[in-house]
Amino acid sequence: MDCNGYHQENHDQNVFPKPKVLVLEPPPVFKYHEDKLSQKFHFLKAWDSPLPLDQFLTTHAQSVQAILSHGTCPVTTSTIRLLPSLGLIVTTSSGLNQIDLQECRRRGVSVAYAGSLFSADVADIAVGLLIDALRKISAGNRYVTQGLWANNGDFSLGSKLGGTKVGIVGLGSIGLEVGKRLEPFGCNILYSSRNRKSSVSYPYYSNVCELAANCEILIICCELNDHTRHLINKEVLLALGKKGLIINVGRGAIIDEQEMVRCLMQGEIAGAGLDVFENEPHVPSELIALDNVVLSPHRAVHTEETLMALVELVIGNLEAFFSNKPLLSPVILDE
Ligand SMILES: O=CC(=O)O
Repeated sequence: MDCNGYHQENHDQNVFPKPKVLVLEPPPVFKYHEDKLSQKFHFLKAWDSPLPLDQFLTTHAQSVQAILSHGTCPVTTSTIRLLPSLGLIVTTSSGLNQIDLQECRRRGVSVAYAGSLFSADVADIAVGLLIDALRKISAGNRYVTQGLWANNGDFSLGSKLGGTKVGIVGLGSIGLEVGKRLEPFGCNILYSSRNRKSSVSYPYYSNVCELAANCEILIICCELNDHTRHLINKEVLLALGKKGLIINVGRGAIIDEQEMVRCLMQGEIAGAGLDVFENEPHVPSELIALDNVVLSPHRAVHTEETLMALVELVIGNLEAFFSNKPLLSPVILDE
């Protein structure tokens, strides 16, 4: 072991030392595939070191060329600035809000991400949360398992999915997959997005509030950025209305969570299905107590199958970087 608690590689391995990759926090993919990744790369695990982060980064500053990151692991300006040799950040997420992309652009650091790898899985969960909230599947499960059915036999009615107007906020690859799944249920799809999409005939709303006023269900599929933070505010929620349902598989902070909790508690909207939250893994206790809310622990993106594909993508991107080849899934860092 060296002074940071790492196993020294033996002499033979040092002939062709594995490329070093910094990991700030353990990514979910480590839990299942760390062995596979470790066969190829030597991971410098910041969270495992007794050193404070800055000191750890300074210690490895010259040797770190790549970072492996994930959806809830911030890669900040100060981290990037402490690593003069950094050339690549690979994140296992599709979302990029946790990485200081401006600093990457300024410094010429490339970024690789999961792209649309998870879109189908996320869309499945969006539809699952929607049907659950609408038809009260989890609430019904609690009703049965808590013995209430046997005691009084009355359980409130859910609402029909077919014929509803569903507003998709963000018609990127996830939003499109959600639309594809809901059309055969007989839903009428409407959407808002940065731009109108020529590939679909769904009615387009440039204003989210107008979209909310014209639908019964709002599904949040967009990315989190400066324009979408708290995009779903009190005005939008009130426009959605008392029969309205909100589903979020984007990022927690796209919705003003406090306002949503207030609207749910006061019956200003009918219910919610949420995979993401503003301060994960902390979920407001009011949401936990509500029977008309379905909760999921930010797992829409991960299935066993996509994690397998993800690990290959991570390896492919790191190998491409270390052998000066084009990245498999680069993020285009606009000027
Ligand atoms: O939420 C997870 C992701 O952005 O991939």
